Amino acid sequence: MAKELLRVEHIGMKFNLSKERVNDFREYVIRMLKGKKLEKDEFWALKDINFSIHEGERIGILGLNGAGKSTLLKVVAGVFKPTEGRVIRNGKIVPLLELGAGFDKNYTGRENIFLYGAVLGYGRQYMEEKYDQIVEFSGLEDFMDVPIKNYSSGMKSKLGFAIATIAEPEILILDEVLSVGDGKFRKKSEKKILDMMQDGTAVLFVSHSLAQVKRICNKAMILEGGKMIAFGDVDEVAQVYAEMTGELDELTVGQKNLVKKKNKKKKTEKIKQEDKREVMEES
Ligand SMILES: Nc1ncnc2c1ncn2[C@@H]1O[C@H](COP(=O)(O)OP(=O)(O)OP(=O)(O)O)[C@@H](O)[C@H]1O
Repeated sequence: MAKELLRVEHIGMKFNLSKERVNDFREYVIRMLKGKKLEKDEFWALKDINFSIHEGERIGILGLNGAGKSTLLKVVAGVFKPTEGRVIRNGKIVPLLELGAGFDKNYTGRENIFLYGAVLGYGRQYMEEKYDQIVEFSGLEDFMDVPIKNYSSGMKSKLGFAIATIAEPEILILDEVLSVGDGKFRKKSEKKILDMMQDGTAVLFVSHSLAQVKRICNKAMILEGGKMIAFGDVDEVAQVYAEMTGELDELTVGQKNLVKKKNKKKKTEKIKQEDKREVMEES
């Protein structure tokens, strides 16, 4: 049986949302001195999430804006400590969440490669061996001696992705990172991820592109309002999601026909129910 690399048990994540706005720190201190605490609302971004990832599994996470996708990835990666439940990790995780977020803007591209490498747990010698490969992948050969503050956001993301490609994770966590950079870079990074998957790397992947999820993943889940409402085979879950969002363009002809058939059945049932109600009202 395939090795279980990660298990998520009854995860819940609560945020405190301030109901009132405080414009600056001075106003905050005055309120505290007056003994006026800010009113806070509790908000559960995730509630009772359970699943596991085994070797060779690539799970897509689907959901509308604010459904809790990024929060779930951050909990799995250990960025957030969950309010409830636990994450059991049995494999090396490399998260590609906010690419380039760890860069120091005053250092050059070259210096940041070594810095970022250290964050990923790699020493100077290993990074020196991998340096040319990283620069080549990023396509930023001419900008290595330029401080990061002069990079565009696309350039930062490219460099962040290029550094992460040297890692050899058992689980790769991807949050929308395959939509960074220009079309050429996007294709190249998707190919790189597919190559890593050939080597057996498991993937947890958030994307708003249903087509991309179907290309990369073999399983998927749907989050809605912080709850997992579907989990299973990627084609089946993608079909449910397409129905929810009306993204039928992304489906194959066969899948579209299936959805149309289902919708027709629903419509007929609705008409039948309305007819029945009218008859009952008349009598
Ligand atoms: N640090 C935080 N403090 C308070 N609320 C937060 C925090 N991070 C996320 N949230 C809230 O949690 C909910 C889920 O956010 P999350 O970013 O996980 O959604 P998402 O599904 O990734 O959305 P999107 O598709 O827009 O990226 C949102 O309502 C968001 O406002």
